[in-house]
Amino acid sequence: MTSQGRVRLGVNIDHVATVRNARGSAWPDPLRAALLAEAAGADGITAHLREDRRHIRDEDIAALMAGISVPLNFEMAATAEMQAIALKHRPHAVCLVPEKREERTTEGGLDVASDQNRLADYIAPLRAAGARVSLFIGHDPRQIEASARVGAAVVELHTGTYCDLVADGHLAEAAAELQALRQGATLAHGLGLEVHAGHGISFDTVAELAVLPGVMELNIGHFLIGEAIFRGLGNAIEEMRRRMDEACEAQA
Ligand SMILES: CC(=O)[C@@H](O)[C@H](O)COP(=O)(O)O
Ligand SMILES: NCC(=O)COP(=O)(O)O
Repeated sequence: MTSQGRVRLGVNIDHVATVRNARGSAWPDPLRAALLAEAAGADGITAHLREDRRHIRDEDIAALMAGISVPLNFEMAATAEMQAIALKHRPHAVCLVPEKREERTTEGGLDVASDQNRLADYIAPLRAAGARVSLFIGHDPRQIEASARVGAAVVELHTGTYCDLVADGHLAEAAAELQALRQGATLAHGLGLEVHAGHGISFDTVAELAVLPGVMELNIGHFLIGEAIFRGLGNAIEEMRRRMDEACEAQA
């Protein structure tokens, strides 16, 4: 929990851009969604500028930087092109994410342990520019320890496997995965890293993830944008916020 006594909710608006791009039109507008998310209580906006620009585009990042009042968490691959874009816009936070062109969505965490020297060099100018650098990783202790060594301030634990197991009804495996996430969060927190979590989170999984040890922020996108079709984006965000607060209060 944060010093304000609640876990922050970052709303990822990537898939508003997915719908826009499907028709090659100007709408729905990701900035409008971000402003609506802000009005509904989002503590931050997350946007992932993929190398293939399949959803968010360069001009969306510029529009978000100019238009929103809450912090922008800029997700990107650890490439030279993306570093230059981040240094140009200077978002509040940069989250480094592994990317494969052929994947449907982010399949796993960053392999920090195998790339420590390069990542330490890569992160340094981003930190110097004032960005809170986060690494999107799995719960493997080797990756968490390496994240602390390379100078990240934050790790965002990939919750996709847990969320898929819950959605598919594999509850015993889901419980084991949740336990591994808890252990990873405890280790990261103990190493002085700020703990975030994200990917695939829905109304069914948010309560357990909002009370991971030391967790300060959840980033949630795809489910909220889908749910917005049925109940509106503001209402979907408010309901997610309510479930997070309820879980945190029940644990206190
Ligand atoms: C890193 C992460 O979890 C999000 O950025 C997510 O990946 C966005 O959606 P896509 O994976 O569908 O691009
Ligand atoms: N970093 C995770 C994120 O921003 C949202 O992921 P998803 O909810 O769209 O799967």
